Amino acid sequence: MHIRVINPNTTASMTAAMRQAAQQQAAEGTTVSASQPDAGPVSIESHFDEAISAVGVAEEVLKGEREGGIDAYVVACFGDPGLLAARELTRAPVIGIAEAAFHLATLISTRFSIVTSLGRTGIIAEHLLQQYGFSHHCRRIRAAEIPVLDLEHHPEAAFTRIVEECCRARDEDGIGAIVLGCGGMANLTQEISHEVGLPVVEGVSAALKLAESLVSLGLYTSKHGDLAYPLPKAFTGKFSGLSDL
Ligand SMILES: NC(=O)NC1=NC(=O)NC1=O
Repeated sequence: MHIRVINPNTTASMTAAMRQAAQQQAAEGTTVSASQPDAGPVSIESHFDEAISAVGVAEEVLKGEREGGIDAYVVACFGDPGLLAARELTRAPVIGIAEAAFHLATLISTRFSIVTSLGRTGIIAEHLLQQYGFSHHCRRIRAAEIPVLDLEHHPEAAFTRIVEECCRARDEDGIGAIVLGCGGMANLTQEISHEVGLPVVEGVSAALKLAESLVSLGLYTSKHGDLAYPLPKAFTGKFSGLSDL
């Protein structure tokens, strides 16, 4: 099967790291490809960044559908930007990394904490916990207080900050597992879990395995109801190419 990982930010090196992390977890016979929007934020750290990146996610799914042969998509940003819009555009399963991580964390612990990048993105995770029904499972949303691109530009310092915050969560929050709250942390999972001594759930890998499971079960995004294909209509201006999809 073929799974496309979409990095909603436009940092190609982060996309490559996500693809590598996902391919390492993929089952034999699963090909993982990755893409990012041509236009949008280089990192997603605010509501505004999320809003802009959601358009890019939709465009990447449309590209994938035109390309053909993609069995599932992963939206690899912890805010799950544009997830429902993306699901309208395809019958293929579309899995957000936050939603995937929350599901898996509740299967291995009764309580988990999230360690994300910047504290100001915490409300985005909080809204997703409410939306997906996991609020009572999550003890606390913590932040390493690192800009997302520091994961690329200052990886050692970022790793240290993330491990320190994970250790505080382990010692203070009464949890059994930790969810890493950034797609840019995809290649750090094993090291962090080893340092912290708790199971660490990382969203890109979680979403990849859930996507494989859905495809293997023959499950697809329902086209009955609100996730049916969008109604054909005219789009104007720079979105005119989306008219009558
Ligand atoms: N909370 C986050 O760090 N979200 C993210 N921003 C990105 O650019 N990728 C993420 O996963």
